Amino acid sequence: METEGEIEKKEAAMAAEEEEKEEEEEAAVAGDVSLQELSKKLNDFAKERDWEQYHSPRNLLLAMIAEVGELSELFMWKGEVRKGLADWDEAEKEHLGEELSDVLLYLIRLSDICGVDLGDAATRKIVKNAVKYPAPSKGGA
Ligand SMILES: Nc1ccn([C@H]2C[C@H](O)[C@@H](COP(=O)(O)OP(=O)(O)OP(=O)(O)O)O2)c(=O)n1
Repeated sequence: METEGEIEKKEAAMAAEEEEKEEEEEAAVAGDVSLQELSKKLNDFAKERDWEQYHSPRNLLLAMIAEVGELSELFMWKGEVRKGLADWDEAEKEHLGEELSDVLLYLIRLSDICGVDLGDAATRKIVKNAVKYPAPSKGGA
């Protein structure tokens, strides 16, 4: 017969397994997640760990630059890399996805902490770019 402690342990393990499964399912359908959703997840992540104290604009900027360095390492000394990364193995591609994500996540967090709505700012910037560089079909060079 199981003791109360053993039952509690089993229940905790089952709950952790369930939570992990939910997270995996969430990740599987998260391909078109919004910047705002990611921003909220990052906020929750920092709050749960009491890391908000470290997430100052300067720290986040430096962390993002460090991740850009890690991203650059993947391309370093490789010569030209072909579009679609046909020569890379799956592990390298997965690593690339992780480093790109780290850069994106710190960028989103930095924007949030600075009070910038990144989705809105980026959309406006695309419009501004189009005015500055009109397409030939629209009278540009
Ligand atoms: N103070 C911190 C530390 C980490 N992260 C989050 C954001 C990044 O997505 C990721 C970065 O984690 P690491 O610093 O462990 O960096 P890597 O995942 O790149 O690990 P490593 O540098 O060992 O390759 O974790 C965060 O939000 N705030």
